[in-house]
Amino acid sequence: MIHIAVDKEYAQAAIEYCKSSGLFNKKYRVQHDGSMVYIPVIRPPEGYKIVDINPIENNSIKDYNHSFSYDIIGDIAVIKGKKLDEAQKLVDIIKMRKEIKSIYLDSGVTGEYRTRDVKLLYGEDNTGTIYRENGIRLHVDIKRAYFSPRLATERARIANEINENEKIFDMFCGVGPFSVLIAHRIKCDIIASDINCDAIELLNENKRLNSLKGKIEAYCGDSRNLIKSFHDFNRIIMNLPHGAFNFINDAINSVSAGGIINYYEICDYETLESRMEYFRSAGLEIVYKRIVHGFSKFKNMYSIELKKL
Ligand SMILES: C[S@@+](CC[C@H](N)C(=O)[O-])C[C@H]1O[C@@H](n2cnc3c(N)ncnc32)[C@H](O)[C@@H]1O
Repeated sequence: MIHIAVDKEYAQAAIEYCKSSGLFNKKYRVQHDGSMVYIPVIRPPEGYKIVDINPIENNSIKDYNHSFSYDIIGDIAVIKGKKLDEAQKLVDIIKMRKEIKSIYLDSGVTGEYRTRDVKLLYGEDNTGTIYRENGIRLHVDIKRAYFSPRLATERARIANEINENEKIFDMFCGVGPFSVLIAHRIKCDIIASDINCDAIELLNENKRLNSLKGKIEAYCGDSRNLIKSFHDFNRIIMNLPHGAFNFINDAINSVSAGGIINYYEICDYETLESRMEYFRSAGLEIVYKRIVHGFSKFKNMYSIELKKL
């Protein structure tokens, strides 16, 4: 039975969203497991982690004993964190969903381009699809360029914060989920860069797929070199969770006083504390900090909003 998995901290908002959008499955109970909450849904909303677990009917108490997770990206299902034989067993369950044309096993994100090593388990071998999120459409290719639907809520949160005419640098833009959503919602000037030219090709397509109020100039290249040519950004988005810290000084130099850096990092608590110390010593105010999602036993993905003083 399909549930969405959310951190305890965000469960109330997610339950309210599922109820108000008619997706909440009233026949079953919301379940808890440590810091995670599992919300039963009739069909899964995009952008949430989906798990198949045994449901608990209202008025009965049963423990669930089996779980697995996968992401739906357009008409593709991506199974994660499973060995091939275990994943094969899940295919029969997932393929019952009518919208799914292909099922892939994802062995993880690797290399500088952060691309996925995927193996086809079922259906057409077509890693490209159209994914809908927060009112925009994105042409995504799960093999050619990084994309994850799990940041949908975070992207909507950032897009809501942007003021008209902001000058923004999306340093590690991928296929453009941040840039396209922001430019769809508000008049602004965005420079977007990615070292993977396939990502930039898809971003340029995504500019054409959506109606945009803002302007996006997309560049293929190392953002460390590009940033030297641009200054006085009102906002810099740094979504490179395993490497953003290596670029923080370049970002500090290019953001204007009072400007914002949206910084993402996957790290443990000790590293997070040392980053906070560094940010303060470098003249940044920590405006906001939250866990976007868990990553491993000791590591989380953090979203940190920094203001240059
Ligand atoms: C985690 S992905 C984020 C993509 C996008 N922001 C999103 O939310 O889907 C990081 C991206 O940074 C790109 N990248 C890695 N090193 C880079 C560099 N030095 N300059 C520009 N882009 C880089 C990778 O190719 C990858 O697409």
